[in-house]
Amino acid sequence: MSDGLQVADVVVRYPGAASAAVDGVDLTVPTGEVVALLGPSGCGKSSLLRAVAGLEPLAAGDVAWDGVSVADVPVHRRGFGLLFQDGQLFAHRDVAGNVAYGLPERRARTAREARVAELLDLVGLPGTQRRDVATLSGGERQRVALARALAPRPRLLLLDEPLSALDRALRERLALDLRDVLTATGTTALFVTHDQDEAFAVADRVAVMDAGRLLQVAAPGALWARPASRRVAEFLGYEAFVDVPAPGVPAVPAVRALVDATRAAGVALLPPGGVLALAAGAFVVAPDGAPPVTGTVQVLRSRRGRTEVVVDVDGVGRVSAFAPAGWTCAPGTDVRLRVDAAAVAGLPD
Ligand SMILES: Nc1ncnc2c1ncn2[C@@H]1O[C@H](COP(=O)(O)OP(=O)(O)OP(=O)(O)O)[C@@H](O)[C@H]1O
Repeated sequence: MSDGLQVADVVVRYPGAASAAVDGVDLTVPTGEVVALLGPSGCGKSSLLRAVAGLEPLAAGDVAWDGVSVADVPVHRRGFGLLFQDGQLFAHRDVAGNVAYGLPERRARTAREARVAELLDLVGLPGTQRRDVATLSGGERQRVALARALAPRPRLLLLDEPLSALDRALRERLALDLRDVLTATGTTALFVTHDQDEAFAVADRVAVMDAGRLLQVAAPGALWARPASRRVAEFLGYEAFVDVPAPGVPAVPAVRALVDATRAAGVALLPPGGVLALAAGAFVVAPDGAPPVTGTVQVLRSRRGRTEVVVDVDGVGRVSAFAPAGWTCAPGTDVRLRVDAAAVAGLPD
């Protein structure tokens, strides 16, 4: 028997809508695994999550836990926890009151207090039991909301963009903390996000969704290395696409260098007729390098301790090359480039 969550051929349709918001999705989340639903705005991520929670009716298909359908089980009986973008804390309760909210009343007070303390330690807010939630920062509020969602030990935690209201730096740190907390508690989770970095930081597997359908489900490393289609690659942030030339057909130097480097590195499948997808950094500025690949510099920008150089490369188009921090030159200059095969993936077509 399958364990964990099984989503089978689920369709969600809103009244009056021309097309289904979720259009025949199959997905499993085995016990202990964290899966991110990643896709552009409006692709149906939240609708799918809400259907799993029981907040949206299924137009077709089934949602099951451990092989038993929960389609007719009301939201509060599914044993699933929910965490939304705005953690929706209860303003009239202090931190401890919020975290203890989902704990059974019948538990002894000391046991409840111990559980609250344990969860506040886990989310990095020890000793905040008596704080008024109105005095918490946005990040602290989401930590309390996470503690509250985890308190009753839900068999599945459903998270809908839980970090998206926070600023970027905080989001990055909290994504790592969230991963640690979910792993430490062995929580099975389905996590909705439109942010690629966040999905990669938090999830064991990432399910890429577009227009109501799942395009690919894979571990972050495998997804990045082998996107199943150009649409997936574009959504992951690959920025240029180059046809692999047929054997014996002459290619411009940049394309030849790309094919040679990826083949040598063994990182990408290169069927003739296939496509190479280039991420930022597929070319690296190499002023003293031997290869005869050049690009014309358009724009320089400093990013996280290194220089990113937007270059036009003959046969490839406009791409972001990496250069060492502090490297500079005037726009319009031709610079030598080498290929970093780690930022190139092979697509079937
Ligand atoms: N309650 C509703 N009634 C009618 N249409 C809806 C409703 N909720 C969502 N939709 C529509 O269903 C589609 C999918 O929406 P959904 O919110 O699931 O997407 P999403 O991927 O989560 O987007 P976002 O990241 O912007 O939240 C969209 O076209 C949206 O307009």
